[in-house]
Amino acid sequence: MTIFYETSMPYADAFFACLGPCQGFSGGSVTPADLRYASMLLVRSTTKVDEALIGQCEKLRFVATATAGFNHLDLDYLRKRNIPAYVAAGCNAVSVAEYVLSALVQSAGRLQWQWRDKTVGIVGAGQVGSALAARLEALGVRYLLCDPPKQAAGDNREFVTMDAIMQCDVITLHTPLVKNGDHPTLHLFDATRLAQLSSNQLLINASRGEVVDNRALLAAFESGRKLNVILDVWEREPDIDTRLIPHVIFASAHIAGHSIEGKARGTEMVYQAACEQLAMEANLSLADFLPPAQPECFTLQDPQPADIDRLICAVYDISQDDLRFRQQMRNASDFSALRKHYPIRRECSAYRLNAGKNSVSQALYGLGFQPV
Ligand SMILES: NC(=O)c1ccc[n+]([C@@H]2O[C@H](COP(=O)([O-])OP(=O)(O)OC[C@H]3O[C@@H](n4cnc5c(N)ncnc54)[C@H](O)[C@@H]3O)[C@@H](O)[C@H]2O)c1
Ligand SMILES: O=C(O)[C@H](O)[C@H](O)COP(=O)(O)O
Repeated sequence: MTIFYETSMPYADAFFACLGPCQGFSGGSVTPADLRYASMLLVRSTTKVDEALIGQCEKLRFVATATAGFNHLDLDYLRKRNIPAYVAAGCNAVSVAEYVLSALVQSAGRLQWQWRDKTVGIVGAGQVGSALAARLEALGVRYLLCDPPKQAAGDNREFVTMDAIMQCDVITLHTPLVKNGDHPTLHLFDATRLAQLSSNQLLINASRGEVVDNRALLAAFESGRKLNVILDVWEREPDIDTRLIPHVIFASAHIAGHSIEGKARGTEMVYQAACEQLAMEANLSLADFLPPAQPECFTLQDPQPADIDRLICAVYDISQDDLRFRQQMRNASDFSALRKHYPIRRECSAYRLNAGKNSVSQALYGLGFQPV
């Protein structure tokens, strides 16, 4: 029995070594021959798990991904083979929510608006959409949710239609890539929807690149339309259309979910699922490995509303990712390298906050900062 795992999972060696014989591989490089004797295959999104990869892999009993998205797993094929598949649902939801908050803060100057007075339309009210909604709630920012599958399933939150979302100041996309069925998201923002956006709105895509028709978006920009767009995800990653970059407010290499907690929580969840498969006790936890944040604590004598923006960006500053992206992004291998060598980024919950008790400090605790 050999467990094969992608080495891009933080703390993978430490988590998986105690499960039995293990072998690491780097994302995208594993071959069907390598996996001949694999009993478990543990991946991130850069390994496509389909018949071509595992067709000859007769001993395979379990596949898991340390990511929230799972469109790199051929679930129909895994079902046909009776191989259970585990997805680390929600592992990086907080990371993406904090990416969106930083995007809102940092684009406010460019858009010349007070972002906390705006209405945010959240498309997809799953793990990420809900984490974002909770943070907007803590900050007193108005938001609307659109999620037809959840609404149809009886989720008792209040939902609006896409038409209502199209009236919001900010529209932020948090759906999976769905190609068929009643609520497809492939090119949800096609030429028609893009044509409905005004120059007073902001569109953020940190879901999957294909949710926005990138060709139609480029055509809109090149025709002179003034659209405010922030893209973390792109069609055809890593071989993206670089002509879009100069037109967007912030551009990054699919790293919204790449806080160290977001990635390592994925490893921890996969470890727990593997333990369950092997009927072993899961004795390790993420807290055993995460280093303390730097600084460990923020102190505010007299917290003011401006401190909220300052601390959001002190924890994660989207403009730094944008700068690196514009400086380094030339071709597909740059895109992959930017992801592979992503700097350590922490979540708000990694920091303690010494700020007493007023409405501003309460809002900051609502973002996850730990009260001293
Ligand atoms: N950029 C990143 O780094 C990053 C990180 C995490 C997740 N993601 C992407 O974001 C997606 C959302 O992540 P999640 O963890 O919240 O997933 P999730 O499955 O918890 O939530 C997705 C939600 O979208 C809803 N949905 C599906 N089709 C819809 C439609 N047509 N209109 C509106 N809502 C629809 C679903 O009902 C579900 O509630 C993932 O599938 C993944 O593709 C990207
Ligand atoms: O779906 C997800 O969880 C995210 O898109 C995640 O950030 C993908 O990360 P990757 O495996 O490509 O590093």
